[in-house]
Amino acid sequence: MTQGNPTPKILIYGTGSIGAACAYLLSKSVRNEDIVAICRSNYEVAKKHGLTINSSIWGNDLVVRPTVVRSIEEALCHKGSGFDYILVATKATTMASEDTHPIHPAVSPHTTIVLMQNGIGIERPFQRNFPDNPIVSVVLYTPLTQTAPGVFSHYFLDKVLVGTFPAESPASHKRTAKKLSQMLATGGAAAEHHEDIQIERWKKLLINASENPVCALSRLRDTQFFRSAQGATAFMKDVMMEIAATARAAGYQSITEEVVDSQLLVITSRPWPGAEPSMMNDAIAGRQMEDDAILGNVIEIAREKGVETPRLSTLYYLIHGLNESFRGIKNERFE
Ligand SMILES: NC(=O)C1=CN([C@@H]2O[C@H](COP(=O)(O)OP(=O)(O)OC[C@H]3O[C@@H](n4cnc5c(N)ncnc54)[C@H](OP(=O)(O)O)[C@@H]3O)[C@@H](O)[C@H]2O)C=CC1
Ligand SMILES: CC(C)(CO)C(=O)C(=O)O
Repeated sequence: MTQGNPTPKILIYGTGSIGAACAYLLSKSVRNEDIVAICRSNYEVAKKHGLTINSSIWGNDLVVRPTVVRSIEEALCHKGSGFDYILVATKATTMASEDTHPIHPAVSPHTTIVLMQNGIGIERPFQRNFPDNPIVSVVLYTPLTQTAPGVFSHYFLDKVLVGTFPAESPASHKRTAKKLSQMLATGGAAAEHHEDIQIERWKKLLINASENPVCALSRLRDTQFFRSAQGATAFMKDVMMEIAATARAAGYQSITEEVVDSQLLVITSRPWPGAEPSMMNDAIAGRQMEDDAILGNVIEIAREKGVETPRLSTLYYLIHGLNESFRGIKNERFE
């Protein structure tokens, strides 16, 4: 990247695992002063030493030094003529009740809002809040975990799929999505633009709504779970088939059993001990898990469409119940 040339201005809201990976990828085409990262529990380390990524694909000890701030208010001091992209990389844990979103003061008429979160139906509250802004939805196959404040490990895959919400968006919105995809690819990700990203969201959900709760509840990484009992893999497929049936009832006919099998192959072929899904990471730390974004919204769609989801519903109620038990517990993960 040529220093001195104007580059897009980017705000990262929530610099955990995915926020840090995006800061790294975008730093190859955007100047550090134009990447503003809002950090919370890892603020001190990020400010002093930057964000460090150890990746089995991109390399070890990769340090990126975005402009680190503590809050939206502080980020506004670096806004210049406005942010071109705001990447929302927090967990989608409070989406259902969001009437206004904390990023509001940082959004200008030309800002593209980019949702980096897992789940289905996550875009609607943003569309309600920001009806005139381009909304870009991103599906990430990039297992990452924060192993110490500001230090992240990344392994197995770096596929990042990008598209507008809704699929039928103005050409200018499509252009902004394509530009983001190109920047992520320049950074080293296997990034692709998709005309209808919702198809990809449903495909990814086959993995997240099955293995995330299973690993969170069993406290086993995915490969460890698959090897824990005969029938564990068949159980995972049964859960995935319920998600696929819901997707088809919602109009996504391409989510067939063949797609289920290929997604199952992705998660069953990981070397020992396998991936630690983000929901498992939250469960171990006693943090709120994305119960509604990843599970609740699916069973609601299934109920509306008359699809039976007994296994998925069981997983939802157990994860939701675990969330309730965590409420009031202090975040002690780095203490
Ligand atoms: N990790 C993974 O492998 C993958 C994750 N995803 C999805 O990406 C999304 C992000 O996940 P991930 O990066 O793992 O999550 P993390 O928990 O690692 O990161 C979330 C970050 O948001 C910060 N945050 C939360 N609320 C606020 C707030 N109000 N103000 C400022 N910062 C805030 C957290 O700060 P603090 O540390 O203080 O809590 C944390 O740094 C999720 O939807 C997840 O499902 C998708 C693909 C892969
Ligand atoms: C690791 C992966 C890709 C699959 O579970 C993920 O999306 C997550 O951790 O939420």
